[in-house]
Amino acid sequence: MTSTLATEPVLTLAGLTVGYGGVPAVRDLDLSVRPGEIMALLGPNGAGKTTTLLAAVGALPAIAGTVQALGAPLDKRVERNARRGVTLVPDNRGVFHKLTVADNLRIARRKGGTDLADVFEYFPKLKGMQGQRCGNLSGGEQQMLALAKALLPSPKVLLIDELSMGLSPIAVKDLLPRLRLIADEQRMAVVLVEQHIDLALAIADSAMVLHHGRVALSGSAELLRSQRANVEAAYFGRVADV
Ligand SMILES: Nc1ncnc2c1ncn2[C@@H]1O[C@H](COP(=O)(O)OP(=O)(O)OP(=O)(O)O)[C@@H](O)[C@H]1O
Repeated sequence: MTSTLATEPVLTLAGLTVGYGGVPAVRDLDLSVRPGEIMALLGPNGAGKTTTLLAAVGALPAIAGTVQALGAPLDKRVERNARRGVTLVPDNRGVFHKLTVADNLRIARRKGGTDLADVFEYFPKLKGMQGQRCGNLSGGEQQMLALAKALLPSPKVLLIDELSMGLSPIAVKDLLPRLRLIADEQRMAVVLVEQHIDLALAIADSAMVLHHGRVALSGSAELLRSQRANVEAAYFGRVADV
């Protein structure tokens, strides 16, 4: 029998309003992800995607509503939430440019985390680059390293802000299916902020479009793939009933 626990959400935002200096940037948001689920979080610039991720990792306090991760409310300290398995890959990639690939990976390792060998299975190219300075890597290679670093502590929930920022479409096409494989094999829940709508919907299980800090459209990725024009309309806050 399948354990019901395995299908419980590992991250739940309920009625979440969050922002800056008491001014909401995201209002009344409901979102949940389960183990192995990838949710694509979409929307135009300024829609509130990063704000949502920051709240989900504990970096921004809720003005209203709640954030529950792994069965308990989030801690106020990001580091504690990371230790519990809620990790953010920021849009600046979070890699140390002056250090080598090996040193970057060493810093990210924790006792009892994922084996380096397993991480190299997902990103074999990195194995041969361990002596190289991170600043000399291409954007795609740096992004692989950022993901590899995030995987080492064995997160249960990975929040990824624009994995494809600055990457060529070919590099994104290479990276996103790897993320799908990792989520499946590690039973890791992923919230993926992404500007490549079709590539994100192709690997996601569920999706949500934010517009002006509110949910304009949400549903299974399959549904949103079948309503592609409506996804685009949601970017402008014009969702049709279908
Ligand atoms: N530090 C901040 N102080 C005040 N307002 C902020 C701050 N960061 C973001 N905002 C505002 O909050 C709103 C949501 O911003 P957010 O960065 O979450 O959007 P986004 O969807 O991630 O956009 P993008 O795709 O451009 O990264 C915007 O109106 C933005 O100006």
